[in-house]
Amino acid sequence: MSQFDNLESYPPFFRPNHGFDSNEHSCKTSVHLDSDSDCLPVIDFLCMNPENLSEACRDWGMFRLINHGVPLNLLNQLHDHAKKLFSLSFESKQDLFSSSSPLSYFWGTPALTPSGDALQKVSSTQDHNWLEGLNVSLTQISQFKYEDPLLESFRSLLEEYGRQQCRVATTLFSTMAEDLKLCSTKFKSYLSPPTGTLRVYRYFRCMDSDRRWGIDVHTDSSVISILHQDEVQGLQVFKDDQWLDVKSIPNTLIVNLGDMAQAMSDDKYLSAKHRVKVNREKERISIGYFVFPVEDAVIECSKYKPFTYADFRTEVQKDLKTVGAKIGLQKFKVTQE
Ligand SMILES: O=C(O)CCC(=O)C(=O)O
Ligand SMILES: [Fe+2]
Repeated sequence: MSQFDNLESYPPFFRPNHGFDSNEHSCKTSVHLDSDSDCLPVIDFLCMNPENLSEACRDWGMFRLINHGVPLNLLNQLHDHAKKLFSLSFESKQDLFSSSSPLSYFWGTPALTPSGDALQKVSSTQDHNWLEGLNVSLTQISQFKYEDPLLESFRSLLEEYGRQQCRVATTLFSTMAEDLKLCSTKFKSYLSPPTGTLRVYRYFRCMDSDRRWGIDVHTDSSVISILHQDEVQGLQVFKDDQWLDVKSIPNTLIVNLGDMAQAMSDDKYLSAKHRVKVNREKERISIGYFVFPVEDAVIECSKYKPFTYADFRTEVQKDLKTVGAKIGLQKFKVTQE
């Protein structure tokens, strides 16, 4: 077990001798995996072609962004800091990132309450996702200072990264809004920069890669999510009845549209179904940025009953607690009673 040299940094549940790392394999439901090609559409942020962007949003709901202007140095530093912080002992992470701090620590599920605590107190091992993470409210971290130098430099890197991602998301959304012919009131309320949130994830190594997920299949609730992944591959997108690996290509970002974008486009755009595989040998770090509509802005379109993002979030949280899964947009369709 020499490859597990940092075991004390794992929550006890994920340590190999816990009993859930068996090498027995059970077959996952049949999946067609195309592992060496990545035909994700590529959008050049510097010379954006609105038709290409529109097509990517309609056909995929996910694309790769190049020439995004986020400094490479910032990305590298963020990943280095994240690695250092995640390698602290599990107990220190719990102490350092309490739910009263603007960086809150969670593990085992990416589903959180609005205040950043893990939502499901999952009892079955089947439900655990093989990850831990830090949830970052960008408005809160900009009003905070840490005394610890490592934490303070991480905080200021996150703040800068949040600014960069806000720039990228706002520019992309203005091109999308033109494509969708959204009026200026809708444009302003449908994407709200102060709702911007970051998630820094570490996916654990897992010997039982046939049965466990980094994050199991889902769509994001956001308008736009922007992801930066390290060199370890794991993300997959569902397209034309197939799961496709999303390649790790240095200095590119992965943009995916969430449920709010699908609703405000009246189903013209797709909220991409995606998931994250676990890796047997390597840990994986990714950083996601998520931006939402103004909480109480009414989203109006022909395919869904008028609803606000706050209504949507309440339903999602309720379903996760009661049914154990997100039902999402389906609940707001006009055809449903
Ligand atoms: O880490 C990743 O690659 C994806 C994360 C994700 O899908 C999410 O946070 O919703
Ligand atoms: Fe996601």
